[in-house]
Amino acid sequence: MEIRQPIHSEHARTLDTEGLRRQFLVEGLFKPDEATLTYSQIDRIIVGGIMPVTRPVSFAPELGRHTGTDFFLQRRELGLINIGGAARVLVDDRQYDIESREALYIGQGARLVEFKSVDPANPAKLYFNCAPAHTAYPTRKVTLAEASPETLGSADTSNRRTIHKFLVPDVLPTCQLLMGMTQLEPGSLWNTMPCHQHDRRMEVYFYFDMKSDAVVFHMLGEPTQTRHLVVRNEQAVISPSWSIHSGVGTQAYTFIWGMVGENQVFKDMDHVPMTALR
Ligand SMILES: O=C[C@H](O)[C@@H](O)CC(=O)C(=O)O
Ligand SMILES: [Zn+2]
Repeated sequence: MEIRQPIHSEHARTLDTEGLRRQFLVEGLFKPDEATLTYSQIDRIIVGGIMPVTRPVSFAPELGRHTGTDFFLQRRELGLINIGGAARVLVDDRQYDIESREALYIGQGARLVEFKSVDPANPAKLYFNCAPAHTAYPTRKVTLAEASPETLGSADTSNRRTIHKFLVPDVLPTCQLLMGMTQLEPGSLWNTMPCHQHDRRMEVYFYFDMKSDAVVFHMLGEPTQTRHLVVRNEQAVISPSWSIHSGVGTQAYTFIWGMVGENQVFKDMDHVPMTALR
């Protein structure tokens, strides 16, 4: 597991491209027959990918070294969204079939968790966020239809997009984790502009549905100290509470957002006036 320390906004201002990438970009999320994990000390979120191909994948017992618990999810909850082929997930004594673009919430305390691909030729790709949890809410699958889609933006401003809210209080209870997926319409390139911050929650964006030569210029930083990262397919960006998080692609893309922190009010955002950006 890779550990990332928190970062102060004054430090972030001083970084060059490589420094910014080292702090904020998460690459190489999907490796065959592995679970990859990046632990950010910002709100202690863990960002990862699981791609079972030839055999089932589970969380290694050694992870307990990082969490100081008997097993990985003893004091954590986990949300995943499948962006690959069909998956079969075993959580203790129950099995969940998770198709492409479906989500699974795994409640605190799940001891035996195992991930399999239904068809090795079309492996599952399970992107996940995992956060400290104080109580056990039920494990539950959430389909795309249950994720109350909301279409925002317009073609005029190249930001027509549909937000699917998978893990939000209207759908199911979680301790702190919120997760969803935003899909841009063809020809739309911008997400989350006008942009916002939410000092009360950190956020992680994971970009996918991109061709290998496509990029997203992801904007981060304080509103008056903006920087960008060049992000490619299936890479994630950590956004501290003080940072904006927005992007423009060379073509349409989809991204998964996940948030943890003080509250679960999706609309609790501090909108940044376009005139304030620098
Ligand atoms: O705090 C909320 C998150 O930044 C995202 O939900 C924003 C988003 O998906 C979008 O505007 O396209
Ligand atoms: Zn946000």
